[in-house]
Amino acid sequence: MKLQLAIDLEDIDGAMNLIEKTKDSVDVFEYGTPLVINFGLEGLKKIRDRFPDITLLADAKIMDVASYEVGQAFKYGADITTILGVAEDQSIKDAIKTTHEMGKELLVDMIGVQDIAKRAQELDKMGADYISTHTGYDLQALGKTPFEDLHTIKENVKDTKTAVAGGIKVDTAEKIINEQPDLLIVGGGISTVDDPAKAAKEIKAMMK
Ligand SMILES: O=C([C@H](O)CO)[C@H](O)[C@H](O)COP(=O)(O)O
Repeated sequence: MKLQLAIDLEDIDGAMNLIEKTKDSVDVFEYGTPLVINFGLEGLKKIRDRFPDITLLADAKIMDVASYEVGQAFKYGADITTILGVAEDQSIKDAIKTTHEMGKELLVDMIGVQDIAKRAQELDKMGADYISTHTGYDLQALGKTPFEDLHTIKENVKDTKTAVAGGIKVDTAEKIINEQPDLLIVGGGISTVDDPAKAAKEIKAMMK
């Protein structure tokens, strides 16, 4: 199981600072969607240039023009990028093809997907690398969590790795780690606490 730190509400210097502080415990660093919106792929490239050896995921949440857009994320330094599970099958197939031709990985984000079991089976057959359950910020504000959906995805995939995101904190991580996702994605639970290095270390220790 790997730990991914989602960096969302920072500028590029703040993102670099968080990476410095947590790099001993974190396996994958996410260049979050708000960073993509605020600083574009040039910001991703700055992080890649400063940290050539980290695993970087660009949370582009692609919906269309999929082959081109995944290609751009990889050209600017991502190892993994994201597409939405609600996108057209054709877009997801194009994205998977280009991703694999470039030797990279694609994570499908299930935010907004209504029939999680059916879509997980379809994405598994298409050859996605990861399927991620995701309770976004707007539903977290209504008290929703990603716990049940991870279970559903795990029951409906054969080959695809599973990921989980959405409001996971030090005190809720253990419950979700028990479900054994391949990738545990934590944003605010590490980045907004007083000691991000300690939070990342504690969550990483729970995985062992
Ligand atoms: O993908 C995310 C969200 O849509 C904002 O871009 C977050 O990175 C993801 O939800 C993880 O962050 P936390 O919910 O703060 O753990």
